[in-house]
Amino acid sequence: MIIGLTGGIASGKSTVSNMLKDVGIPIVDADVTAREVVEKGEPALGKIIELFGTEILNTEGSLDRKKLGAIVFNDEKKRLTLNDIVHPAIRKRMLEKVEQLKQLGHETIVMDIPLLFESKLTYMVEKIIVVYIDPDLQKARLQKRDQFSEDEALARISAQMPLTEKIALADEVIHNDRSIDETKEQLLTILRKWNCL
Ligand SMILES: CC(C)(COP(=O)(O)OP(=O)(O)OC[C@H]1O[C@@H](n2cnc3c(N)ncnc32)[C@H](O)[C@@H]1O)[C@@H](O)C(=O)NCCC(=O)NCCS
Ligand SMILES: Nc1ncnc2c1ncn2[C@@H]1O[C@H](COP(=O)(O)OP(=O)(O)OP(=O)(O)O)[C@@H](O)[C@H]1O
Repeated sequence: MIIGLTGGIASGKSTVSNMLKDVGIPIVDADVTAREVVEKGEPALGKIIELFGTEILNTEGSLDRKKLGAIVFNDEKKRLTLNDIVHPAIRKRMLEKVEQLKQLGHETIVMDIPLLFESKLTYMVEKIIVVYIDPDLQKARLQKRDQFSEDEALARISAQMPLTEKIALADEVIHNDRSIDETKEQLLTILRKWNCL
């Protein structure tokens, strides 16, 4: 079974995906893949430079993620342009990773994709888990984790579909506003229900 794990920025997807790794379920992570496809020498990085200029590079010639983030999370048109450049390469590489894991005999594979709904990628997965927290807690955790101002946090949150809309589209919801142990218990209950343990 291919499970899609999604949620909003800082809602707790990585926290949940670490728990999945602990029980031996492999993860194909969109954020990790998104970093791979813009490494030095990758075609997508060349296209980003063409569009955003060499000023989005750091002194070593690799992508300055902070600088590009400051641009695209404050300009929807530029964010959608960036998505058009990198998303096809991310999708292709993620599907390759899933194939490799299937070849290795894994029966349950989780795809951790923050933009699963926004990018209409639900066809890639059979079941969907949404990791939910309320908007105030999401803003607070994001600010704390990434040392963002309130405006920086809100710019990133508003670049995504509201979490309240995502839970309506989920097969299962994990409420991650309590302790880590309670989050793990909810995850294990879902995995048992789906016979993935
Ligand atoms: C703009 C970039 C360089 C900023 O890098 P940075 O290291 O600061 O953030 P990181 O990549 O770790 O993303 C953190 C979170 O931001 C959110 N996010 C990232 N990109 C986007 C996007 N295009 N739209 C909405 N939310 C996004 C996700 O929830 C993600 O988990 C980077 O996010 C990027 O290249 N984004 C485009 C690729 C993409 O869509 N990635 C998301 C997974 S497909
Ligand atoms: N149940 C919890 N209680 C307290 N803090 C938590 C809990 N779950 C996660 N956190 C913290 O909240 C922050 C966001 O969690 P995490 O990094 O797992 O989110 P994410 O959804 O993977 O974020 P992103 O979309 O940016 O990759 C982290 O600092 C994490 O340690």
